[in-house]
Amino acid sequence: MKFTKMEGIGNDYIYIDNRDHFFDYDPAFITKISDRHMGIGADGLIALENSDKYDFKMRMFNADGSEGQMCGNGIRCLAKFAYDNKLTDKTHLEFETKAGKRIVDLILEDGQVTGATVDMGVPSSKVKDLPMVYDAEECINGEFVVGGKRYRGTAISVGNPHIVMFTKHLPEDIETDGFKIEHSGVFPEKVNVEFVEVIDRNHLKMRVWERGSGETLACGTGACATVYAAILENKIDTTCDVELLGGHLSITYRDGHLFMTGQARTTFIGEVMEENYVR
Ligand SMILES: N[C@H](CCC[C@H](N)C(=O)O)C(=O)O
Repeated sequence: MKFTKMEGIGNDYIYIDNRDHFFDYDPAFITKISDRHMGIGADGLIALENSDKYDFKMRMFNADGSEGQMCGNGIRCLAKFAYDNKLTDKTHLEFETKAGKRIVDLILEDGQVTGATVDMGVPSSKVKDLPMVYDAEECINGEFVVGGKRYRGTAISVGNPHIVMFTKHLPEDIETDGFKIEHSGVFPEKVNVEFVEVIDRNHLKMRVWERGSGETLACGTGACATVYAAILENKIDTTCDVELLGGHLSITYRDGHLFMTGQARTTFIGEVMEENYVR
């Protein structure tokens, strides 16, 4: 199986052209090739498919083989993948995703795609959209309990579920709380967990514990959910620089939509050897 390895500010995935549906998205196989020692090593796998409604369809899978509805860093790279492989000559691309339609505008410098701006759609603060088990319609700076410990956060959906927790300073360890919250019954479809420090009204700093992948260097949907949560809590203005471990994203909230701009890069091209197909 031929693949292209790409990263968006350090959030790295295995990319394949699966328009002919040769790959069956077996979760165990995705986990195996995502392993950073026994496989290629990645935060998961992202596939390009045909769409009868838009230019292309995106399917995204976390490192544990679970399918996510949307991937912000991933869709920038997938649009670059399609353009670089001459599957399109358009720089304005519409994708079908499990979160709905997403629009990508490629950024070219000296003829090379270096990044993209994505319309990440309309965010929701309704807990039913995550889903989250909570005794009110919204959880905005709300309290919830996991494993006997009280947490305070804001639940946002950008097509996939996020719980955004603002802290005075970013914690050293996000794995303990991140893992517990991800797998708690409070979020029946699990959840992505964001730990956020407000630097000023145009600058956030954050770390992310991703559903199905653990801590990643960056999370595009997580950064977008965080910006919307910060706006709802009047912590920032409507344009913000989000600093993640792997780099920066520029996010703007306009006309009810979130727009995200960030880098996209191809690191290498390779082939998975046949003997690895053994289940
Ligand atoms: N772990 C996420 C999917 C990947 C999102 C992230 N990598 C991004 O850039 O948006 C989920 O299961 O909802």
